[in-house]
Amino acid sequence: MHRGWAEARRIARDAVKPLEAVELPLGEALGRALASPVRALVPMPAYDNSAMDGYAVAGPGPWTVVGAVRAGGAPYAGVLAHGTALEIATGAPVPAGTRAVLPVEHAVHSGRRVSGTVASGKHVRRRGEDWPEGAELLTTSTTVTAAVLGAAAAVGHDTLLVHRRPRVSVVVTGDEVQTSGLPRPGRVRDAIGPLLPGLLRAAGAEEHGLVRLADQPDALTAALTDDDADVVVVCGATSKGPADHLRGVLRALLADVRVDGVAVRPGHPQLLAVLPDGRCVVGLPGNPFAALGAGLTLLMPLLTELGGHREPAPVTAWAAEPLPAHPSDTRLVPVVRSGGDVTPVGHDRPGSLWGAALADALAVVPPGWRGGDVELLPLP
Ligand SMILES: Nc1nc2c(c(=O)[nH]1)N[C@H]1C(S)=C(S)[C@@H](COP(=O)(O)OP(=O)(O)OC[C@H]3O[C@@H](n4cnc5c(N)ncnc54)[C@H](O)[C@@H]3O)O[C@H]1N2
Ligand code: MOO
Repeated sequence: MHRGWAEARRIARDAVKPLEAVELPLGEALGRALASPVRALVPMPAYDNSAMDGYAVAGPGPWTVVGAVRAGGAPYAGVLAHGTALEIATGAPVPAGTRAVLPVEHAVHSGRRVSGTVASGKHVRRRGEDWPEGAELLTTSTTVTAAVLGAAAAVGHDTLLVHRRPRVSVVVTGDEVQTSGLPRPGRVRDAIGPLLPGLLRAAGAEEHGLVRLADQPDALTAALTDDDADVVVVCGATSKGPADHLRGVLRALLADVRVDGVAVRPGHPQLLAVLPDGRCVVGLPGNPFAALGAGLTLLMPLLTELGGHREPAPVTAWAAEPLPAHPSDTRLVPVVRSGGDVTPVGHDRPGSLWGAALADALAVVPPGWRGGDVELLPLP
């Protein structure tokens, strides 16, 4: 039975749990999901310091300059006395007794004395004013971005506890599929093998290997059996023709088929199954645009969940032109974005990736849709 588009995606997410946690140096954690919260190991700022290059001043001015302190230099020993000032660099520790920091461009110099106007407390960053020690800065499941790495380093972390990335094997089937050069009559260039690594990377997964098989059940059985990836993606062989062996092979392997077809165009023959040992199999239709649509429908949510990532918030946009709705199925339509609007690009037959290659996203057009906002699946 074909599942509805949203239902199929929910089943894919619910089919798995996040993979185990690994502790990695910051430099290796980018793109993974946090397996535990990031807490501040130190307060921020860690000590009272100057927000400006200028003078730390004590009491009312004018002030006699009694020394200088640079960021990274030795802090000023002792308490700054009333009527004195310390030349200070941005980020350098302010001594006890500091009333404020007078920015250098506001200071009037007269020999060893400076004067100027500055409100009490101005330009001093107090210890812990951004967050106290122990504060939970980022929750579990946050995807590690460049900014997350910087924030984690700033509060003292050298490593992060993150989920292991899903390993994905790819099996491209088809007697007619060739991997290089101009396709001869009766042959077709593999368009799915080259498309998948980008999709896997965008989902935070890693490609574990790619094999190409003729349309032959024993070879497919062996490929699904002799494999230690978390997910096997089989391209082609999802339909009902004499060369389409995936369903029969899954039955023989006693797989639990969770999704057997999705009410979506293109991509309706896609499927999701769980093998007895817990590994998942995702079947992508052979038509390349259908394979892309199915990759975004079932494979992406599955990998997002396995990697421990939060479900991304839906992105919506206004359809500036009518999008072709189907009476009973969801349609995935390549669109370009401009401001808050989307416009279809056409060239979107199931066998053609031209439209998708021109597009920024696939618009999710619900059955019977009559205009308005649509959800977008960004194209990686
Ligand atoms: N009787 C029915 N026939 C078909 C149905 C159906 O419901 N009933 N569905 C059609 C739809 S929709 C799709 S999509 C395809 C799915 O077929 P398969 O997943 O079994 O894939 P193949 O039959 O092997 O190939 C379909 C098509 O795609 C070309 N192909 C295959 N692999 C690649 C590749 N790696 N790169 C580029 N092109 C590829 C292949 O040559 C065929 O033209 O079934 C329909 N039929
Ligand atoms: O739906 Mo097929 O999956 O149209 O190409």
